[in-house]
Amino acid sequence: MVYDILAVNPGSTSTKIAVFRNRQEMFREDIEHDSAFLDSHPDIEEQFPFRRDMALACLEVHSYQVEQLSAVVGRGGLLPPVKAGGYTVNQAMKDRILKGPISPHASNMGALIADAVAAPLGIPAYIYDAVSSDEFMEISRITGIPEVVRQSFCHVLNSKAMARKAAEEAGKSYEEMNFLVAHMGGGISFSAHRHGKIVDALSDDGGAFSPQRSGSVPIIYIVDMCYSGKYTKAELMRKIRGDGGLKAYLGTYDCREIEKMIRQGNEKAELLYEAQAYQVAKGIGQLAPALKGNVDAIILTGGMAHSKMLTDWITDYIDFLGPVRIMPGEMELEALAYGALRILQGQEKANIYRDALYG
Ligand SMILES: Nc1ncnc2c1ncn2[C@@H]1O[C@H](COP(=O)(O)OP(=O)(O)O)[C@@H](O)[C@H]1O
Ligand SMILES: CCCC(=O)OP(=O)(O)O
Repeated sequence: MVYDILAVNPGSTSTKIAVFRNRQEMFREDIEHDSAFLDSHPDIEEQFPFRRDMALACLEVHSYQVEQLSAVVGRGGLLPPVKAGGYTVNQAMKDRILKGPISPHASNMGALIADAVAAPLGIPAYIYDAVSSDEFMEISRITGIPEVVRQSFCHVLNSKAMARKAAEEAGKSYEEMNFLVAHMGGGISFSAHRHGKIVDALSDDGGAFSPQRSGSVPIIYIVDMCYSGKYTKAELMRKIRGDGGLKAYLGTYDCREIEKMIRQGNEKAELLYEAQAYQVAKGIGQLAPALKGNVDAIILTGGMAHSKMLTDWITDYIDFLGPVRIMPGEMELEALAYGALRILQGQEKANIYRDALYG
């Protein structure tokens, strides 16, 4: 049986789409959005129809007839804890995303765009391996403040996709192996994969700083900043996501520019870039106990894994824990499409989203 699947991955400044025929990619587009438009239309209700229309326009450019589609699958966002795997987009999920409460993130639009394209065609809309997929051990959730529960947020989609690929290349199944994964993109997250489940993770604000995010910082200083009268909440949030990390020090989040600075003798840039590597190594080390030393591979992935300078530093700090696999870039569109295909082929069942507020 042949299935055409549209995969949609909304990011902070772009929407990536691809059409797959079973596992064969037919075409893909990385639709860069005008940041002035995004900044002037921060509201998700305004943004997602715009991104939907841009995705549909791309299909037209490729003379693709949407009526050929069997399903649409979007990246799952920061919903309340869900299972890993696929979910059918339903009204409760859309209500949670549009009415909240929900942490703001571009990935939240994946479900809305998928539904907006699929519904008129009478085909299913799914999300797959959402950012808030939760396979944690109970001890992973505990923090030192009872009111604060550590949630499972990480780059689930790409981290699992790369771990599955590494297992396949080793001639084994994902469920047979143990991985520590560092996804190094605009945000950096870490995940410990034990026999097919992410049993612990550090989200983009729970571990290393990144090219544009603060990562975890000593909380006492944050409390002082909150009550200093110097910053609004929005300004502090920008320091945590968007204007933090390397960008805060060097004015850029582009690692290629930073490497150029280093080659030109910029010692500050070199110190900061090695600190970036060291923090990634520390994040991996922090999760290692979840696997109790049984590490089949440490996977470095995401856009920053293209940087040999960075990955050499990280490997030097961390390869005492296990073999390091460099798997640059991301396979999020493939992971979305392959997951939807497994559902369409009956190899997996799509979960039904239930919500405490919306039924
Ligand atoms: N070839 C490369 N060399 C070094 N850094 C790179 C390269 N390609 C991308 N990056 C860096 O990776 C980061 C973006 O990674 P990516 O996974 O594309 O992020 P996102 O999808 O979260 O925007 C940026 O900091 C960018 O500078
Ligand atoms: C860890 C949360 C997911 C995230 O940060 O995704 P992006 O790096 O794509 O923004």
